[in-house]
Amino acid sequence: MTTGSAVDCTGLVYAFGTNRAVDGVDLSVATGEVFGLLGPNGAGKTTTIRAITTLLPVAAGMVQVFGNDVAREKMAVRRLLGYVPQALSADAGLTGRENVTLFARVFDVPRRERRPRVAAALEAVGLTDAADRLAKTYSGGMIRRLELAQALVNAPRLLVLDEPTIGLDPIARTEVWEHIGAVRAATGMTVLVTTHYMDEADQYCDRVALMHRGQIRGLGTPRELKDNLAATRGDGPPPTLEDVFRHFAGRDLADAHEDQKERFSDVRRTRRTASRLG
Ligand SMILES: Nc1ncnc2c1ncn2[C@@H]1O[C@H](COP(=O)(O)OP(=O)(O)OP(=O)(O)O)[C@@H](O)[C@H]1O
Repeated sequence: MTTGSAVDCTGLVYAFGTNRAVDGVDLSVATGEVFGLLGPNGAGKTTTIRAITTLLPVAAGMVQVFGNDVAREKMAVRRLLGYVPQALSADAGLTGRENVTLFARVFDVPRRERRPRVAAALEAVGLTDAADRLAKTYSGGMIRRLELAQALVNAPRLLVLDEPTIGLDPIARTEVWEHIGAVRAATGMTVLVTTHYMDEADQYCDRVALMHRGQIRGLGTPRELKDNLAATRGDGPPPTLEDVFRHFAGRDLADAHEDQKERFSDVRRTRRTASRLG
C-alpha cells in the first residue's frame, strides 16, 4: 500500500428535499486499500458514492479524489474512476466482448489499444472463454463480473462498486471478491465498495466505515472495531462486525430496516433480473 489519500470527504452533505441522505460525512480512503462503506438500505451509501463519482453535485462540504476537487475538476476525476452501479449496466443483446468494447469507446480508450485492453479486462474477471457469447446467456455472477470488466477497461486508479454481490449465490459472491482482489493486487488500484453484507466486509475489506442515517458511526479495520467492542463488553462470545454495527447504530437500526423494507425488495428484484438473464 502506498501513502496518500485516494478519496477525502470533509463535511459532505446531500439532501433530497428535507431528507439529509448524507449528513456531514468525513471519510478518507488510503491509496491501495479496499475500503467498505457499510450500512443498511437507506443509510446514505449510494448517495455518498454518487457524490464521490461526480454523479451528484456536492451540496456542502468538500470531496477530493487523488487531490482533485470533484466539484471543480469533474473530468479529471472521471478519468481516474471505474464505477459499477447497483443497477444492471450490461446489455443482454451484446456479447461480453461487445459490452466491454462499448465502455472502452465511452471512456475514449485509444482505438489501437482497445482490443488488447478489452481482452485484458475480460481475462481479469475470468470471462475469456465466454467473451463471444451473448450476455443474456450469462449467469448473475458472470454478469456482475462483466460489469466489473466494463469498469476495469478504463484502467481506473479508483474502482467504486455499489453492492457488487447483491442477489448472488455464495459461490458467485466469492468469485466476484476474488477477481476484485486479484486485480487490486496486480494494479495497486484503490477499491471503494458499499455493502450491507457485514460478513463480506469483514473478510475482504482493509477498513470499513459504518454508516447509518446519513452519518458515519464507526470507522476502522474490522479487527479493531471488533476488538474495541470486545474490550467494552468483557467476557462473552467474540463480537462480529454485525454486533459492532448494532452497538453503533443503537435501537434505531430495527426502525431503519422497517422503513426500508419496500426499497430492499425493489433492489432484490433488480438483481434477480440480472440472474434471469442467465
Ligand atoms: N433519487 C432520490 N430521491 C429522493 N430520495 C432519495 C433518492 N435516492 C435516495 N434517496 C433517499 O436518501 C436516503 C439514502 O439513500 P441511499 O440510496 O443513499 O442509501 P443506501 O445506503 O445506498 O441504500 P440502498 O442500498 O438501498 O441504495 C434514503 O432515505 C433514500 O430514500
